[in-house]
Amino acid sequence: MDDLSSKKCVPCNSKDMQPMTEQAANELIPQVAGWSLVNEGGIFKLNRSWKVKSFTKGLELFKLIADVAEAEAHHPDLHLVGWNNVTIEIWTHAVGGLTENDFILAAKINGLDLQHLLRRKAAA
Ligand SMILES: C[C@H](O)[C@H](O)[C@H]1CNC2=NC(N)=NC(=O)C2=N1
Repeated sequence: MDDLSSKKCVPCNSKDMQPMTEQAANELIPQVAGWSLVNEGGIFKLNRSWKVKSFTKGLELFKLIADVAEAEAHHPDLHLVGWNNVTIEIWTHAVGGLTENDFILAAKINGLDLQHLLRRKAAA
């Protein structure tokens, strides 16, 4: 099985790009530990939440993720709510659903060392 985190995202502007099926997404999800598949109004997305130590640690987390996103030219939706709850959603806007790019980005985010930013309790 190819390691998703060693792959590169491809540009999302190709006319032939299609969202993957729910079944294909369910087959890939075990490769991105901690991420859930969610269906928001018919659009499948990857979703993961963390509790951070402080508001500014949340912004630091965003910056680490932003650096990965910029390197891949593939960008997540960032949420920081209730001062210490970070949720990241990943989907491919151009196709209105999931592509392998989303799983690659999630796998690369999973490769970041975030421990110093997270609350010790319920840091998952
Ligand atoms: C050409 C380039 O890949 C596109 O403009 C990218 C930029 N980042 C993106 N990120 C995400 N998540 N979805 C997109 O469709 C998208 N489009």
